[in-house]
Amino acid sequence: MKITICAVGRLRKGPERELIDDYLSRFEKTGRAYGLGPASIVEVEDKKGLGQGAEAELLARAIPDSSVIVTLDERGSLISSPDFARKIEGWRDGARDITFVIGGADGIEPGLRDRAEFSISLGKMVWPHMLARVMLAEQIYRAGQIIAGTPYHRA
Ligand SMILES: C[S@@+](CC[C@H](N)C(=O)[O-])C[C@H]1O[C@@H](n2cnc3c(N)ncnc32)[C@H](O)[C@@H]1O
Repeated sequence: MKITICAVGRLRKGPERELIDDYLSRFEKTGRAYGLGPASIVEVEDKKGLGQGAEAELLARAIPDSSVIVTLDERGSLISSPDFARKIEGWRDGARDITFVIGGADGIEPGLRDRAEFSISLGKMVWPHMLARVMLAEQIYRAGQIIAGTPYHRA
């Protein structure tokens, strides 16, 4: 079951990228035996600075066909890590790939938001999109650990 994070903006080498790469590669290692992964990031860049609509077109093109679209949005659902793990398990059991979408400075265009099957909030505060990527990568890793039954997640 493929997991893709489609995100606006290029993340240069640095601590955020290292964390994301580390969480996603650890997720793939644990997840393989449970039908989870591979996990990758697709970055899109609105080079002409045309804004939310142009970003939405680039994101829509990068979203793999027939995958479940899950937006990251401060207005989304607040769910616990175990519930997030159960959702991932459910999509895996339904043979669905998952695409997480992270917007740019102006957020995700409403038309693309409407296409999402689910939307996750990382809290009511707004985070920089680079940090939202790190937090999502950690939660994907944590979900893998919960599904594998390791002691990483402690409620
Ligand atoms: C700087 S934020 C954009 C905020 C924008 N004002 C909006 O209306 O969405 C960039 C991206 O980071 C992600 N993000 C930031 N804070 C978030 C939160 N609390 N929950 C979920 N995603 C968040 C979202 O994908 C958002 O599109």
